[in-house]
Amino acid sequence: MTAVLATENLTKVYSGEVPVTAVQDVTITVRSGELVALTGPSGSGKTTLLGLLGLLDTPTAGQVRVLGEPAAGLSDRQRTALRARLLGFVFQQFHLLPHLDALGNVEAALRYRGLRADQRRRLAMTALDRVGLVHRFDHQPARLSGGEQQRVAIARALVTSPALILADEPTGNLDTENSQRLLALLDQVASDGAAVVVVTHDEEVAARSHRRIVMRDGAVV
Ligand SMILES: Nc1ncnc2c1ncn2[C@@H]1O[C@H](COP(=O)(O)OP(=O)(O)OP(=O)(O)O)[C@@H](O)[C@H]1O
Repeated sequence: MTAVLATENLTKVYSGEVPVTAVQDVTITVRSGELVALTGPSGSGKTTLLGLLGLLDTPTAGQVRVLGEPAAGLSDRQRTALRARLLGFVFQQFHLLPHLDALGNVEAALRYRGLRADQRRRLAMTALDRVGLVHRFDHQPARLSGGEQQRVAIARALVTSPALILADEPTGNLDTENSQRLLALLDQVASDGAAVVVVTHDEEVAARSHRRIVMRDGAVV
């Protein structure tokens, strides 16, 4: 299987009076079709690592490659373009646009793809359907529950069919039924060929993953 994501000796040091090494010497590979759980105690560096993998943050040392393309040396604009082309990101704080309804938020991920408005709409409705939210398509985030907002964020991450999906605690706001549904969906997305990395404290999510990466004190153990 193709390596969708590969890191080499990835390190992140937060500078300050007392510098914090949040990620230390992490070398991992995630392949197409894999659903990987990233676990470890609070403060072990999971969110920092996810930010580096998602090209949201730059490492102090080491390298990230997405589908073989090295992220180092790219300009901010090139990095944003690479992210838009290859990555879907589900943030812990969903980062939905408050003035757009659910459909608009999902469609926003399809901007600049050269699609017609009706094509964008159809894809966005299909993604909302996959997370069980078609009936809320015209609701703005303020009129959605926390779990529904989370599902909109997931639909937005999936709508572009990205090669790599990164999710930070995606079941954090979901009840058991919706957690199960999301897990089945992530499993499906991985079987369709994506690489999926999920930061989780949820034992059920970790148990359903194909592989675990466990962190302690910034390093993979
Ligand atoms: N912006 C920052 N500046 C300085 N230190 C930071 C910053 N962000 C995180 N840290 C520190 O880096 C370490 C790793 O934090 P990180 O948030 O990556 O851990 P985590 O495993 O995701 O934790 P949690 O499970 O609690 O979300 C912690 O010691 C944290 O205090």
